[in-house]
Amino acid sequence: MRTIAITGIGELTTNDAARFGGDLGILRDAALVVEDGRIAWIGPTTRAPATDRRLDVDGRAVIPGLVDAHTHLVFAGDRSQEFVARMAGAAYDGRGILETVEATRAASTAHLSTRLRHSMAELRRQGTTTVEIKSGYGLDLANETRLLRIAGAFTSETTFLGGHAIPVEYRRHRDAYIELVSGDMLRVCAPLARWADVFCEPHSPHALREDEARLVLTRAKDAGLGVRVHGCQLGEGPGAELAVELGAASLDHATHLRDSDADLLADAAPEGGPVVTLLPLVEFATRQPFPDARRLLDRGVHVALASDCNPGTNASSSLPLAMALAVRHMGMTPEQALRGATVEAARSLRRDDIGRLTVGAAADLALVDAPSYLHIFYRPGVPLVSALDVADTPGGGSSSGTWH
Ligand SMILES: N=CN[C@@H](CCC(=O)O)C(=O)O
Ligand SMILES: [Zn+2]
Repeated sequence: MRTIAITGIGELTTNDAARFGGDLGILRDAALVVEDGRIAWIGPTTRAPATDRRLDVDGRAVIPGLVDAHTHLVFAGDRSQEFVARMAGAAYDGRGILETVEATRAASTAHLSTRLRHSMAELRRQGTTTVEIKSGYGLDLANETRLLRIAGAFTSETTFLGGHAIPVEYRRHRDAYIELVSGDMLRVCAPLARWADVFCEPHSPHALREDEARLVLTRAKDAGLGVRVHGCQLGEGPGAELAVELGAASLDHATHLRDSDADLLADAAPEGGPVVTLLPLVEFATRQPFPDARRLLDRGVHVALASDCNPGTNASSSLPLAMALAVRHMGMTPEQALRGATVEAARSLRRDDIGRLTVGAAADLALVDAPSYLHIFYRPGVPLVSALDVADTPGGGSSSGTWH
């Protein structure tokens, strides 16, 4: 059995408030012992037990590995011109999804896998150690299964998003596509996915309508999948009501929520209702208004943060930047933003084994090249956060890191 002590941690955020107090369970001048990839001990550096190896981080901060619970990382093509057009005033309406579908269908599996491998390394370099990945750029049976298989090689958090948009070949036969997604496509994709998601958006002619979204998600639940909803992204709509009605784990985007939606989500929160996953990089890259996180937090709604890295509405994979935007523009405190990208994101995936550092848990760590996690907000855009691969320290093992 190999043990390593990580010592000299200036500020260790555990999210274990019960043991260490405060909102974040912070311990200063801390050390942490890792045994076979699991945390075996947490305490002051001065009392760290003898170990086989020692890594001193010289006063830097350590936080739980970040959890990105909303990404669309399996795709081909490039929509940078669409971004440029938006910056010149064009509105986002979801049409670009179909452009990515065309490019993705035409791409080889090797190309898609290589791109995804690069994206995953990019995420780790920014501190993300758990990633949810959606399909949704295949929109036919063969390609949706292909994308889920590719994603499944990198994460257990795979999401079937056949209900992302109505593909061009079904434009005049929407009902037939909905029947396919909620029938044969779901049947073959369900074993490859943990979740199902839909883009329910009355303000986009390409996205699913409320009744279509309800049918797809109801059948997905019957097939044993957990459900998530893209809702209220482009304007007010039925997304929040649908998420609550179907017991979704998460309502994502929530850019345009009515007070009645916020009240509904608040009423559902004590019974394990949907976490609201806000995606500030999307508002940043589409020039939409930032949602008011405070309005939700004050009502007791659980709020998570994710990147929504995708080729259209946001191509940045930086969860630290999303966190900084949430504090600057959405009324979150730094504590709430850090929790949003760790324990609350874990909650949106219905997991309690990630997003916190406790004895017995996996050593799922991120290093902040600064004395405090506060520098994530204080110095936005600076690459301070990275996954800490304990096995990679001198004398250690693999370089690919561990996904949780
Ligand atoms: N809105 C729906 N889906 C993605 C965007 C997909 C795209 O434009 O390619 C999102 O989460 O924003
Ligand atoms: Zn999305």
